[in-house]
Amino acid sequence: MKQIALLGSTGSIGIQTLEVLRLHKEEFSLYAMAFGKNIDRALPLIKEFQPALVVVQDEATKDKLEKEWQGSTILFGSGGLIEASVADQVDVVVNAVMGSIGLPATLKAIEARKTIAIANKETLVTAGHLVMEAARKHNVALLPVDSEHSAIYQSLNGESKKDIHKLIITASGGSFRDKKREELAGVTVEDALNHPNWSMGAKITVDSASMMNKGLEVIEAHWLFDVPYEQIHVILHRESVIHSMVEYVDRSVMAQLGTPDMKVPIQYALTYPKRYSLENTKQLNLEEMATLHFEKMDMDRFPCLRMAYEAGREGGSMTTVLNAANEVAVQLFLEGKISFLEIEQLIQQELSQHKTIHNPDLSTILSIDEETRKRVHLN
Ligand SMILES: NC(=O)C1=CN([C@@H]2O[C@H](COP(=O)(O)OP(=O)(O)OC[C@H]3O[C@@H](n4cnc5c(N)ncnc54)[C@H](OP(=O)(O)O)[C@@H]3O)[C@@H](O)[C@H]2O)C=CC1
Ligand SMILES: CC(=O)[C@@H](O)[C@H](O)COP(=O)(O)O
Ligand SMILES: [Mn+2]
Repeated sequence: MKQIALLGSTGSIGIQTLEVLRLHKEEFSLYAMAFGKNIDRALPLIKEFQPALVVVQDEATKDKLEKEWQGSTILFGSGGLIEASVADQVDVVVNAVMGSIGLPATLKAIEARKTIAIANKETLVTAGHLVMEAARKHNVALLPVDSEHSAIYQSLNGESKKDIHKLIITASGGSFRDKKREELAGVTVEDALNHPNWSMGAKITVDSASMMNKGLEVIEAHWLFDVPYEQIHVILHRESVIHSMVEYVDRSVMAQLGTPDMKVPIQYALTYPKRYSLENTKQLNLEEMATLHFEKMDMDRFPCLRMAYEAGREGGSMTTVLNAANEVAVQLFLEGKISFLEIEQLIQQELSQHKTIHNPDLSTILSIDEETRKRVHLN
Protein backbone atom coordinates (compact mmCIF):
# COMPACT_ATOMS: atom_id res chain seq x y z
CA MET A 1 0.00 0.00 0.00
CA LYS A 2 1.52 3.33 -1.06
CA GLN A 3 0.60 6.30 1.12
CA ILE A 4 0.02 9.50 -0.84
CA ALA A 5 0.26 13.18 0.06
CA LEU A 6 -1.72 15.11 -2.53
CA LEU A 7 -0.99 18.84 -2.76
CA GLY A 8 -3.67 20.65 -4.80
CA SER A 9 -6.37 18.06 -4.14
CA THR A 10 -9.34 20.20 -5.22
CA GLY A 11 -7.86 21.25 -8.58
CA SER A 12 -8.08 19.69 -12.00
CA ILE A 13 -5.08 17.38 -11.46
CA GLY A 14 -6.00 16.79 -7.81
CA ILE A 15 -9.52 15.60 -8.60
CA GLN A 16 -8.24 13.32 -11.38
CA THR A 17 -5.58 11.92 -9.04
CA LEU A 18 -8.33 11.02 -6.59
CA GLU A 19 -10.19 9.29 -9.44
CA VAL A 20 -7.09 7.15 -10.01
CA LEU A 21 -6.82 6.37 -6.27
CA ARG A 22 -10.47 5.26 -6.28
CA LEU A 23 -9.68 2.78 -9.05
CA HIS A 24 -6.86 1.18 -7.06
CA LYS A 25 -7.96 1.24 -3.43
CA GLU A 26 -5.91 -1.82 -2.64
CA GLU A 27 -2.70 -0.10 -3.83
CA PHE A 28 -3.02 3.52 -2.67
CA SER A 29 -4.22 5.31 0.40
CA LEU A 30 -4.50 9.08 0.88
CA TYR A 31 -2.52 10.05 3.98
CA ALA A 32 -2.60 13.83 3.46
CA MET A 33 -4.40 16.27 1.22
CA ALA A 34 -3.86 19.99 0.73
CA PHE A 35 -5.98 22.63 -0.91
CA GLY A 36 -6.40 26.41 -0.84
CA LYS A 37 -9.73 27.73 0.42
CA ASN A 38 -12.31 25.72 -1.47
CA ILE A 39 -13.97 23.95 1.48
CA ASP A 40 -17.13 23.21 -0.51
CA ARG A 41 -15.18 21.10 -2.95
CA ALA A 42 -12.83 19.63 -0.36
CA LEU A 43 -15.27 18.53 2.35
CA PRO A 44 -16.93 15.64 0.45
CA LEU A 45 -13.45 14.45 -0.55
CA ILE A 46 -12.18 14.63 3.02
CA LYS A 47 -15.21 12.64 4.21
CA GLU A 48 -14.69 10.04 1.49
CA PHE A 49 -10.90 9.58 1.82
CA GLN A 50 -10.55 10.38 5.56
CA PRO A 51 -6.90 11.54 5.33
CA ALA A 52 -4.99 11.74 8.61
CA LEU A 53 -3.77 15.22 7.66
CA VAL A 54 -5.47 18.10 5.84
CA VAL A 55 -3.64 21.30 4.89
CA VAL A 56 -5.35 24.55 3.86
CA GLN A 57 -4.03 27.88 2.64
CA ASP A 58 -4.55 30.03 5.74
CA GLU A 59 -5.65 30.09 9.37
CA ALA A 60 -9.11 31.48 8.60
CA THR A 61 -9.83 28.50 6.31
CA LYS A 62 -8.47 26.13 8.97
CA ASP A 63 -10.86 27.61 11.58
CA LYS A 64 -13.78 27.33 9.17
CA LEU A 65 -12.96 23.72 8.25
CA GLU A 66 -12.52 22.70 11.89
CA LYS A 67 -16.15 23.65 12.54
CA GLU A 68 -17.25 21.16 9.88
CA TRP A 69 -14.69 18.36 10.24
CA GLN A 70 -12.89 16.97 13.26
CA GLY A 71 -11.64 13.68 11.76
CA SER A 72 -8.18 14.87 10.63
CA THR A 73 -5.33 17.01 11.90
CA ILE A 74 -5.70 20.33 10.10
CA LEU A 75 -2.67 22.53 9.33
CA PHE A 76 -2.26 25.61 7.18
CA GLY A 77 0.16 27.60 5.04
CA SER A 78 3.53 26.78 3.58
CA GLY A 79 4.56 25.04 6.83
CA GLY A 80 1.54 22.77 6.54
CA LEU A 81 2.41 21.85 2.93
CA ILE A 82 5.89 20.92 4.13
CA GLU A 83 4.59 18.82 7.04
CA ALA A 84 2.28 16.90 4.71
CA SER A 85 5.17 16.29 2.30
CA VAL A 86 7.70 15.02 4.83
CA ALA A 87 5.43 12.96 7.11
CA ASP A 88 7.03 9.58 7.89
CA GLN A 89 3.98 7.69 6.66
CA VAL A 90 4.08 9.26 3.17
CA ASP A 91 5.68 7.38 0.27
CA VAL A 92 4.71 9.57 -2.70
CA VAL A 93 4.05 13.31 -2.84
CA VAL A 94 1.82 14.34 -5.75
CA ASN A 95 2.55 18.01 -6.24
CA ALA A 96 -0.45 19.44 -8.10
CA VAL A 97 -0.66 22.92 -6.64
CA MET A 98 -0.68 25.81 -9.05
CA GLY A 99 2.33 28.10 -8.90
CA SER A 100 5.76 28.48 -7.35
CA ILE A 101 4.15 28.11 -3.92
CA GLY A 102 4.92 24.40 -4.43
CA LEU A 103 8.69 24.95 -4.36
CA PRO A 104 9.62 24.78 -0.63
CA ALA A 105 7.49 21.67 -0.01
CA THR A 106 9.02 19.95 -3.06
CA LEU A 107 12.55 20.61 -1.81
CA LYS A 108 11.72 19.38 1.69
CA ALA A 109 9.99 16.27 0.31
CA ILE A 110 13.11 15.46 -1.72
CA GLU A 111 15.30 15.92 1.37
CA ALA A 112 12.96 13.50 3.16
CA ARG A 113 13.52 11.09 0.25
CA LYS A 114 9.91 10.93 -0.90
CA THR A 115 9.11 9.95 -4.47
CA ILE A 116 7.69 13.02 -6.21
CA ALA A 117 4.98 12.92 -8.89
CA ILE A 118 5.29 16.43 -10.24
CA ALA A 119 2.54 18.28 -12.11
CA ASN A 120 3.55 21.64 -10.63
CA LYS A 121 5.73 22.90 -13.51
CA GLU A 122 6.09 26.41 -11.99
CA THR A 123 8.31 24.91 -9.29
CA LEU A 124 10.77 23.61 -11.91
CA VAL A 125 10.68 26.87 -13.89
CA THR A 126 11.31 28.91 -10.73
CA ALA A 127 14.20 26.86 -9.37
CA GLY A 128 14.85 23.79 -11.51
CA HIS A 129 18.55 23.82 -10.62
CA LEU A 130 17.78 23.51 -6.89
CA VAL A 131 15.15 20.80 -7.37
CA MET A 132 17.33 18.67 -9.66
CA GLU A 133 20.42 19.12 -7.53
CA ALA A 134 18.46 17.98 -4.46
CA ALA A 135 16.95 15.03 -6.36
CA ARG A 136 20.41 13.89 -7.47
CA LYS A 137 21.90 14.36 -4.01
CA HIS A 138 19.16 12.40 -2.25
CA ASN A 139 18.67 9.90 -5.09
CA VAL A 140 14.98 10.71 -5.38
CA ALA A 141 12.79 9.97 -8.42
CA LEU A 142 10.92 12.92 -9.94
CA LEU A 143 8.12 11.36 -11.99
CA PRO A 144 6.52 13.72 -14.48
CA VAL A 145 2.74 14.15 -14.52
CA ASP A 146 2.59 16.85 -17.21
CA SER A 147 1.35 14.96 -20.29
CA GLU A 148 4.24 15.98 -22.58
CA HIS A 149 6.89 15.10 -20.01
CA SER A 150 5.24 11.80 -19.20
CA ALA A 151 5.29 11.07 -22.95
CA ILE A 152 8.99 11.92 -23.14
CA TYR A 153 9.71 9.88 -20.00
CA GLN A 154 7.95 6.89 -21.57
CA SER A 155 9.73 7.45 -24.90
CA LEU A 156 13.07 7.42 -23.06
CA ASN A 157 12.39 4.06 -21.38
CA GLY A 158 15.43 1.82 -21.72
CA GLU A 159 17.32 4.31 -23.91
CA SER A 160 20.61 6.05 -23.33
CA LYS A 161 20.69 9.83 -22.86
CA LYS A 162 23.68 10.23 -25.17
CA ASP A 163 21.57 8.89 -28.07
CA ILE A 164 18.97 11.66 -27.86
CA HIS A 165 19.02 13.96 -30.88
CA LYS A 166 16.12 16.13 -29.77
CA LEU A 167 12.94 16.25 -27.70
CA ILE A 168 9.83 17.25 -29.65
CA ILE A 169 7.13 18.77 -27.46
CA THR A 170 3.67 19.01 -29.00
CA ALA A 171 1.40 22.03 -28.48
CA SER A 172 -2.31 22.12 -29.21
CA GLY A 173 -2.10 25.86 -29.94
CA GLY A 174 -4.62 26.69 -27.21
CA SER A 175 -7.87 28.65 -27.47
CA PHE A 176 -6.57 31.26 -29.89
CA ARG A 177 -4.62 29.08 -32.28
CA ASP A 178 -6.74 30.17 -35.26
CA LYS A 179 -6.59 33.87 -34.47
CA LYS A 180 -4.06 36.30 -35.91
CA ARG A 181 -2.20 38.58 -33.48
CA GLU A 182 -4.33 41.58 -34.44
CA GLU A 183 -7.45 39.61 -33.46
CA LEU A 184 -6.20 39.10 -29.89
CA ALA A 185 -6.78 42.68 -28.73
CA GLY A 186 -10.39 42.20 -27.67
CA VAL A 187 -10.45 38.57 -26.52
CA THR A 188 -12.20 37.84 -23.23
CA VAL A 189 -11.44 35.62 -20.24
CA GLU A 190 -14.26 33.34 -21.33
CA ASP A 191 -12.71 33.01 -24.81
CA ALA A 192 -9.30 32.21 -23.30
CA LEU A 193 -10.74 29.52 -21.03
CA ASN A 194 -12.22 27.64 -23.96
CA HIS A 195 -9.39 25.15 -24.57
CA PRO A 196 -9.92 22.98 -27.67
CA ASN A 197 -8.76 19.66 -26.17
CA TRP A 198 -8.22 19.71 -22.42
CA SER A 199 -10.31 20.63 -19.39
CA MET A 200 -7.83 22.17 -16.91
CA GLY A 201 -7.49 24.82 -14.21
CA ALA A 202 -7.91 28.46 -15.25
CA LYS A 203 -4.25 29.51 -15.02
CA ILE A 204 -2.84 26.74 -17.20
CA THR A 205 -5.66 27.21 -19.71
CA VAL A 206 -4.71 30.87 -20.14
CA ASP A 207 -1.04 29.80 -20.36
CA SER A 208 -2.01 27.45 -23.20
CA ALA A 209 -3.76 30.31 -25.00
CA SER A 210 -0.70 32.57 -24.69
CA MET A 211 1.69 29.66 -25.46
CA MET A 212 3.44 30.35 -22.15
CA ASN A 213 2.40 26.85 -21.10
CA LYS A 214 4.64 25.46 -23.84
CA GLY A 215 7.40 27.85 -22.81
CA LEU A 216 7.17 26.64 -19.21
CA GLU A 217 7.17 23.07 -20.51
CA VAL A 218 10.37 23.64 -22.51
CA ILE A 219 12.09 24.80 -19.32
CA GLU A 220 10.50 21.93 -17.37
CA ALA A 221 11.86 19.46 -19.96
CA HIS A 222 15.32 21.05 -19.81
CA TRP A 223 15.48 20.35 -16.07
CA LEU A 224 13.73 16.98 -15.94
CA PHE A 225 15.71 15.42 -18.79
CA ASP A 226 18.94 17.43 -18.61
CA VAL A 227 18.74 18.32 -22.31
CA PRO A 228 20.02 21.68 -23.67
CA TYR A 229 17.51 24.16 -25.11
CA GLU A 230 18.96 23.73 -28.61
CA GLN A 231 17.72 20.15 -28.53
CA ILE A 232 14.19 20.93 -27.35
CA HIS A 233 11.72 21.68 -30.14
CA VAL A 234 8.05 22.58 -30.09
CA ILE A 235 5.61 21.62 -32.82
CA LEU A 236 1.97 22.61 -33.18
CA HIS A 237 -0.24 19.52 -33.18
CA ARG A 238 -3.94 20.36 -33.00
CA GLU A 239 -5.31 17.02 -31.86
CA SER A 240 -3.20 16.49 -28.68
CA VAL A 241 -2.97 12.79 -29.55
CA ILE A 242 0.81 12.56 -29.80
CA HIS A 243 1.74 13.83 -26.37
CA SER A 244 5.43 14.36 -27.27
CA MET A 245 8.34 12.56 -28.89
CA VAL A 246 12.04 11.81 -28.69
CA GLU A 247 14.17 11.72 -31.83
CA TYR A 248 17.32 9.62 -31.51
CA VAL A 249 20.63 9.95 -33.33
CA ASP A 250 19.69 7.08 -35.66
CA ARG A 251 16.58 9.10 -36.78
CA SER A 252 14.20 6.83 -34.92
CA VAL A 253 11.42 8.81 -33.29
CA MET A 254 9.68 7.39 -30.23
CA ALA A 255 6.32 8.85 -29.27
CA GLN A 256 3.58 8.27 -26.72
CA LEU A 257 0.01 8.58 -27.99
CA GLY A 258 -3.41 8.48 -26.40
CA THR A 259 -6.68 10.34 -26.04
CA PRO A 260 -6.24 13.61 -24.09
CA ASP A 261 -6.89 12.33 -20.55
CA MET A 262 -4.66 13.35 -17.65
CA LYS A 263 -5.53 10.22 -15.69
CA VAL A 264 -3.10 8.33 -17.96
CA PRO A 265 0.07 10.27 -17.01
CA ILE A 266 -1.13 10.66 -13.40
CA GLN A 267 -1.58 6.91 -13.02
CA TYR A 268 1.72 6.17 -14.77
CA ALA A 269 3.57 8.42 -12.31
CA LEU A 270 1.89 6.59 -9.42
CA THR A 271 2.48 3.05 -10.70
CA TYR A 272 5.85 3.51 -12.46
CA PRO A 273 7.53 1.30 -13.62
CA LYS A 274 4.38 -0.84 -13.76
CA ARG A 275 1.28 -0.24 -15.85
CA TYR A 276 -2.16 -0.79 -14.35
CA SER A 277 -5.41 -0.99 -16.28
CA LEU A 278 -7.31 2.29 -16.45
CA GLU A 279 -11.07 1.80 -16.51
CA ASN A 280 -13.47 4.33 -18.06
CA THR A 281 -10.81 6.04 -20.16
CA LYS A 282 -11.47 6.38 -23.87
CA GLN A 283 -9.23 4.27 -26.10
CA LEU A 284 -7.42 5.96 -28.96
CA ASN A 285 -9.17 5.12 -32.21
CA LEU A 286 -6.87 6.13 -35.07
CA GLU A 287 -9.35 5.04 -37.74
CA GLU A 288 -11.90 7.43 -36.29
CA MET A 289 -9.23 10.11 -36.03
CA ALA A 290 -8.04 9.55 -39.63
CA THR A 291 -5.76 12.61 -39.79
CA LEU A 292 -3.22 14.19 -37.48
CA HIS A 293 -1.94 17.71 -38.17
CA PHE A 294 1.49 19.26 -37.56
CA GLU A 295 2.62 22.86 -38.08
CA LYS A 296 5.82 24.78 -37.52
CA MET A 297 5.70 26.96 -34.43
CA ASP A 298 5.70 30.70 -35.19
CA MET A 299 7.71 32.59 -32.53
CA ASP A 300 6.41 36.00 -33.73
CA ARG A 301 2.82 34.84 -33.35
CA PHE A 302 3.57 33.42 -29.89
CA PRO A 303 6.07 35.76 -28.18
CA CYS A 304 5.59 34.06 -24.79
CA LEU A 305 7.27 30.96 -26.20
CA ARG A 306 10.15 33.07 -27.51
CA MET A 307 10.50 34.77 -24.10
CA ALA A 308 10.58 31.41 -22.33
CA TYR A 309 13.35 30.10 -24.59
CA GLU A 310 15.32 33.33 -24.04
CA ALA A 311 14.85 33.20 -20.27
CA GLY A 312 15.75 29.50 -20.21
CA ARG A 313 18.94 30.02 -22.20
CA GLU A 314 19.89 32.95 -19.96
CA GLY A 315 19.26 30.70 -16.94
CA GLY A 316 19.79 31.62 -13.27
CA SER A 317 17.13 33.89 -11.81
CA MET A 318 15.71 34.87 -15.23
CA THR A 319 13.25 31.97 -15.28
CA THR A 320 12.17 32.83 -11.71
CA VAL A 321 11.20 36.26 -13.02
CA LEU A 322 9.50 34.77 -16.09
CA ASN A 323 7.35 32.53 -13.92
CA ALA A 324 6.46 35.08 -11.23
CA ALA A 325 5.58 37.79 -13.78
CA ASN A 326 3.44 35.32 -15.70
CA GLU A 327 1.62 34.06 -12.60
CA VAL A 328 0.62 37.58 -11.58
CA ALA A 329 -0.18 38.78 -15.10
CA VAL A 330 -2.47 35.78 -15.70
CA GLN A 331 -4.18 36.37 -12.35
CA LEU A 332 -4.75 40.04 -13.29
CA PHE A 333 -6.16 38.95 -16.65
CA LEU A 334 -8.50 36.43 -14.98
CA GLU A 335 -9.68 39.18 -12.62
CA GLY A 336 -10.51 41.38 -15.64
CA LYS A 337 -7.87 43.98 -14.70
CA ILE A 338 -5.69 43.72 -17.81
CA SER A 339 -6.18 42.62 -21.40
CA PHE A 340 -4.88 39.34 -22.83
CA LEU A 341 -2.07 41.07 -24.73
CA GLU A 342 -0.95 42.92 -21.61
CA ILE A 343 0.10 39.56 -20.13
CA GLU A 344 3.04 39.29 -22.52
CA GLN A 345 3.84 43.01 -22.20
CA LEU A 346 4.14 42.78 -18.41
CA ILE A 347 6.36 39.70 -18.65
CA GLN A 348 8.61 41.29 -21.28
CA GLN A 349 8.96 44.40 -19.11
CA GLU A 350 10.09 42.33 -16.12
CA LEU A 351 12.55 40.24 -18.14
CA SER A 352 14.06 43.34 -19.76
CA GLN A 353 14.79 45.08 -16.48
CA HIS A 354 16.10 42.03 -14.59
CA LYS A 355 19.82 41.51 -14.09
CA THR A 356 20.43 37.75 -13.90
CA ILE A 357 21.80 36.20 -10.75
CA HIS A 358 23.50 32.94 -11.61
CA ASN A 359 22.98 29.85 -9.47
CA PRO A 360 20.72 31.63 -6.94
CA ASP A 361 20.07 29.93 -3.60
CA LEU A 362 16.57 29.38 -2.22
CA SER A 363 16.32 32.63 -0.26
CA THR A 364 17.46 34.64 -3.32
CA ILE A 365 14.89 32.82 -5.46
CA LEU A 366 12.11 33.51 -2.96
CA SER A 367 12.94 37.20 -2.72
CA ILE A 368 13.17 37.65 -6.51
CA ASP A 369 9.86 35.83 -6.87
CA GLU A 370 8.24 38.14 -4.30
CA GLU A 371 9.75 41.38 -5.69
CA THR A 372 8.67 40.49 -9.22
CA ARG A 373 5.12 39.80 -8.07
CA LYS A 374 4.96 43.15 -6.26
CA ARG A 375 6.24 45.06 -9.29
CA VAL A 376 3.79 43.43 -11.71
CA HIS A 377 0.91 44.12 -9.29
CA LEU A 378 1.87 47.80 -9.16
CA ASN A 379 1.78 48.18 -12.96
N1 LIG B 1 -4.88 20.66 -15.23
C1 LIG B 1 -4.12 19.96 -16.03
O1 LIG B 1 -4.62 19.17 -16.85
C2 LIG B 1 -2.63 20.08 -15.96
C3 LIG B 1 -2.01 20.81 -14.98
N2 LIG B 1 -0.65 20.86 -14.88
C4 LIG B 1 -0.03 21.61 -13.81
O2 LIG B 1 -0.53 21.13 -12.57
C5 LIG B 1 -0.63 22.19 -11.61
C6 LIG B 1 -2.07 22.28 -11.13
O3 LIG B 1 -2.89 22.61 -12.22
P1 LIG B 1 -4.49 22.55 -12.13
O4 LIG B 1 -4.89 21.31 -11.42
O5 LIG B 1 -4.97 22.80 -13.49
O6 LIG B 1 -4.78 23.81 -11.21
P2 LIG B 1 -6.11 24.19 -10.44
O7 LIG B 1 -6.17 25.67 -10.41
O8 LIG B 1 -7.27 23.45 -11.00
O9 LIG B 1 -5.85 23.63 -8.98
C7 LIG B 1 -4.90 24.21 -8.13
C8 LIG B 1 -4.95 23.50 -6.79
O10 LIG B 1 -4.00 24.11 -5.92
C9 LIG B 1 -4.67 24.49 -4.71
N3 LIG B 1 -4.01 25.65 -4.12
C10 LIG B 1 -3.94 26.90 -4.61
N4 LIG B 1 -3.26 27.69 -3.76
C11 LIG B 1 -2.91 26.91 -2.72
C12 LIG B 1 -2.21 27.14 -1.50
N5 LIG B 1 -1.73 28.35 -1.20
N6 LIG B 1 -2.02 26.10 -0.64
C13 LIG B 1 -2.51 24.88 -0.94
N7 LIG B 1 -3.18 24.60 -2.08
C14 LIG B 1 -3.37 25.60 -2.94
C15 LIG B 1 -6.08 24.77 -5.14
O11 LIG B 1 -6.98 24.81 -4.04
P3 LIG B 1 -8.41 25.59 -4.11
O12 LIG B 1 -9.27 24.75 -4.99
O13 LIG B 1 -8.85 25.61 -2.72
O14 LIG B 1 -8.12 26.93 -4.68
C16 LIG B 1 -6.30 23.59 -6.08
O15 LIG B 1 -6.49 22.42 -5.33
C17 LIG B 1 -0.15 23.45 -12.34
O16 LIG B 1 1.21 23.64 -12.08
C18 LIG B 1 -0.35 23.10 -13.81
O17 LIG B 1 0.54 23.80 -14.66
C19 LIG B 1 0.14 20.18 -15.76
C20 LIG B 1 -0.41 19.47 -16.78
C21 LIG B 1 -1.84 19.36 -16.98
C1 LIG C 1 -2.63 18.36 -20.33
C2 LIG C 1 -1.35 19.06 -20.32
O1 LIG C 1 -0.31 18.48 -20.12
C3 LIG C 1 -1.35 20.50 -20.59
O2 LIG C 1 -0.15 21.10 -20.19
C4 LIG C 1 -1.57 20.61 -22.05
O3 LIG C 1 -0.36 20.35 -22.65
C5 LIG C 1 -2.09 21.91 -22.46
O4 LIG C 1 -2.19 21.95 -23.81
P1 LIG C 1 -1.37 22.93 -24.75
O5 LIG C 1 -0.48 23.79 -23.92
O6 LIG C 1 -0.63 22.06 -25.69
O7 LIG C 1 -2.46 23.72 -25.39
MN1 LIG D 1 1.34 19.81 -20.58
